[in-house]
Amino acid sequence: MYKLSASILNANFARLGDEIREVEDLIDELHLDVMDGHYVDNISFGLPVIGTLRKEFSSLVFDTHLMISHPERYWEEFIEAGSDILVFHLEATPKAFLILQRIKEKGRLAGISLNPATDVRLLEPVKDLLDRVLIMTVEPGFGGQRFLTPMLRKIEQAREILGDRVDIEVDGGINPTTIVEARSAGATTFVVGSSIFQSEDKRGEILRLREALAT
Ligand SMILES: O=C(CO)[C@@H](O)[C@H](O)COP(=O)(O)O
Ligand SMILES: [Fe+2]
Repeated sequence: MYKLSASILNANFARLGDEIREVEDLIDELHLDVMDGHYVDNISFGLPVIGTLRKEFSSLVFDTHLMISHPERYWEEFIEAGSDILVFHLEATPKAFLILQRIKEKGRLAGISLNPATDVRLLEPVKDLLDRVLIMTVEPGFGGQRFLTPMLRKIEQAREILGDRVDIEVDGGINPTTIVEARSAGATTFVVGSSIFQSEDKRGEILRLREALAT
């Protein structure tokens, strides 16, 4: 029932395929952080990288996290590149309702992400269209930041508003300690970046995360 979504943002891009292959059988999803240098102060990677990875890893679930302005212009290309789940930021568009509808018409899972300062009650009007909500537990833009503990209350509020149907994903600063806190607050999908890809023992770290979830 709990899912681990491994973020490649802090992986070694010079050997990205090998890094993913090393953990492929132990993860539930691959988390792809797309940053445009406008919505967030960082530029990561985009369509060609996701399209190329899709050809190489045909059976992995691709969880694409769009940290870009104007997701209403680009969402379809990210579906065509191979995203199974497409999450965009509510703060980045006035057309969230429409984008969610369109993603779902394409038969993919749709989600909205919220920055730490964004009120979770803003989800109310679109809640019936949501498969997933991504609660940022750091400011979006960079991997390797510390988990913001006040977000635990926000996860609880999201669960109160959304009920049990919607998957609540947490993203930022997740490690074997914070994963337990986020789970207790109601999260069901856990993005883990540096804790896995900066580790000397990636597979061991995933097992530690799973053990923590089982406690
Ligand atoms: O979306 C983001 C950052 O904006 C994340 O997906 C991070 O890449 C997660 O990395 P760690 O905090 O686990 O290092
Ligand atoms: Fe992310």
